[in-house]
Amino acid sequence: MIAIGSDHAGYELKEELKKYLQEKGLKTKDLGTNDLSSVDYPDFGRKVGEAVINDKLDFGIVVCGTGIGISIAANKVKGIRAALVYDEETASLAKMHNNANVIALGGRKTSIEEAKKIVDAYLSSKFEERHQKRLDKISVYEGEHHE
Ligand SMILES: O=C(CO)[C@H](O)[C@H](O)[C@H](O)COP(=O)(O)O
Repeated sequence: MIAIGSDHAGYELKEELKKYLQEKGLKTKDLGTNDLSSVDYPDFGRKVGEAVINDKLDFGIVVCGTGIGISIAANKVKGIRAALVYDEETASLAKMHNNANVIALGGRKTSIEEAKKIVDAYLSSKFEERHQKRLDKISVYEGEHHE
């Protein structure tokens, strides 16, 4: 299952991506927002991050205006590696090198057609184990600063 969330600036793209994922036969858990009224992206970045970790979901997708703020917010959840992705290459590398468990997109920067290609690139990519030692360093550091 895929957790998906956005603020108002990412709402329309979130809805389109939710439909796209469902058409591909993938299950989604929509954590809001649920309309275009102004909300705060940290709330939704956190909700998606916590769902991925606590509910052991496959991964998360977060969308705000640029993808920047909501990726920062999601990364504050221990265990989350949220990557702002803006084309197919960054989406693939986010998985291959960073084992990103959340991808962030910009609703005001990325078209739905491009976003679909980005999600497909992420879905079709595989983590390269040789990078694990680097992720372990992040985990250690994260643990030090969350005690
Ligand atoms: O784009 C953003 C900065 O990271 C955020 O994602 C928000 O979507 C944006 O700040 C919302 O801006 P608004 O002017 O309040 O619509």
